Amino acid sequence: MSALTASPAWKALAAHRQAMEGVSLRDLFAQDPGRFDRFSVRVPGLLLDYAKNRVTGETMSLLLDLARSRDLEGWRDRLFSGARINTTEDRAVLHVALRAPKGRRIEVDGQDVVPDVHAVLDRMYDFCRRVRDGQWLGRTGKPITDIVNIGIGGSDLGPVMATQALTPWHHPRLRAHFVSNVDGTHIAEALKQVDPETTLFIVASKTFTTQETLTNAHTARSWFLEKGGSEADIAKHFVAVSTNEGEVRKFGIDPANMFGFWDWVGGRYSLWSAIGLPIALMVGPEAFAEFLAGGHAMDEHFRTAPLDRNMPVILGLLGVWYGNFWGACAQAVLPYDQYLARFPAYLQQLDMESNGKGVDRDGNPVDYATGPIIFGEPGTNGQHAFYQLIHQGTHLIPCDFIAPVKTQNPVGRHHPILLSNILAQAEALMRGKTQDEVRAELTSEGKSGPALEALLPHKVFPGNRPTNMILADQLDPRTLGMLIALYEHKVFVQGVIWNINSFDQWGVELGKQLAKAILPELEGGPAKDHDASTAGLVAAIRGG
Ligand SMILES: O=P(O)(O)OC[C@H]1O[C@H](O)[C@H](O)[C@@H](O)[C@@H]1O
Repeated sequence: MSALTASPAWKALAAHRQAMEGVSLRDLFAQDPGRFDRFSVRVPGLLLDYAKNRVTGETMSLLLDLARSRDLEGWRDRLFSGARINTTEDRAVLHVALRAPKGRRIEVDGQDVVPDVHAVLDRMYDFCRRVRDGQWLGRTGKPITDIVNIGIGGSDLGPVMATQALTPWHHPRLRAHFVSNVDGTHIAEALKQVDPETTLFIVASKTFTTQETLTNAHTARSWFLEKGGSEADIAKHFVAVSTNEGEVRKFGIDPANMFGFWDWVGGRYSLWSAIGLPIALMVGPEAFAEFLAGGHAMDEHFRTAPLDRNMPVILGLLGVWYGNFWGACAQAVLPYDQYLARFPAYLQQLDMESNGKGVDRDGNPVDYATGPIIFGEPGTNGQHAFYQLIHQGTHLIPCDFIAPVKTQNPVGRHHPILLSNILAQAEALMRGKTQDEVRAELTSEGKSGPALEALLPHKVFPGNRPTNMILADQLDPRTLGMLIALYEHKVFVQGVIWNINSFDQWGVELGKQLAKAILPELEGGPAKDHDASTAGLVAAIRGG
């Protein structure tokens, strides 16, 4: 037994879970009209309602006991103080420093990093202004019209998601494109849409060694040269975002056109750094600064709010409750805002790459579930696709619903219709529909006898399905920053409870290693020793 599952706090929760068997949310609401007030938290700009969870006051206090027994507050202090909590890579974890205001001191090895952060931001903002104002000119003297970000993983998903989320703030002359997949189709289709004389490529890679990104970047470079650009013109059309100046130079980008960041920024936590350059170019320095300020506001909330009023702590603990005590292995994230269409995909990396771990910080196998499978689609599309399983299937899938109270596009009745759907889904999942209710409904529709009885079980909704509701006043740079930081800290809280390193990602390495060995075989090299399946597939691709 691990220290976690043997702990009194864990055992108390396990016993409480048994006592909660059969307790229905309907009853909890009926018994307590103050449930919303008790189980909701506001920070300016965001409201979290977690009243539709299988929790009582006792549940929350036992979960908070668990958090305290894992020294959550101590770990939170270590995070913010620049301690090297990413032990397997011997790194600090300081994405919070990327959104710290000027004058705040955050140290790594005794050195304040906040001035460095702001020095890069100032350079980025200066560059953005020149591109946006039309002063930065392409090789033939025309202003930039298209930005192509070439990156993958953390160097793609965050920028894609946030750029899309902030569409109403986009500069009218600029269009953003994102190329991530090594599938040549991705870059080929992007290049079809842009003019080499007015396109700016951002090669974004923390390591600057990522195969996909370098392959795409070389293809973009060759295309640029084929279309009449010279080596000397590259400086006008290619910039790099990286921590690796040597590799940037080798690629042929002048370090003067490079925006740096630091090894204490994890890839999936990097959209606040220079990796956010495409966002800043599209929305402008002022809006990007607001986005950072939103992230910082959530940091301050996480750092200072009491645990029982602390949004990331509450979300994290609820996830532990369902994952470890109710057997839920998935978590749906359902943004009811088309601008947040890529939020679930972004969260997949943030959460699954951070907490998809099977050994604890000391390398011992864990005897409890860790991070869930994250999935989701923007509402209402998901309703017409996979919600069936959430309502009536055999798996317990806690859902996070996210929506803005005020829309950026008040077109006709669209927004009230959208919001009526999000509220209805959460209500339906909580209430369900009993046999008696279905029977009454079918009877009122004129059905009776065996026909009614045959249909009845199919129309019953068990209900009692847990949901969180996160309402933003509106989706703007600030609330977007808050929302992202909320989930970052939620993931951190869970990592602390599970005693895992949420900041490494060794699980992505093996596939990369084997692909390197297989590539020469697909390009005509000698066949190597594989299992029969892989060897058969290699032969099939080679036409053997
Ligand atoms: O930014 P890069 O160094 O190119 O890394 C891009 C991505 O690839 C890696 O395999 C990691 O799994 C990700 O965490 C990272 O974001």
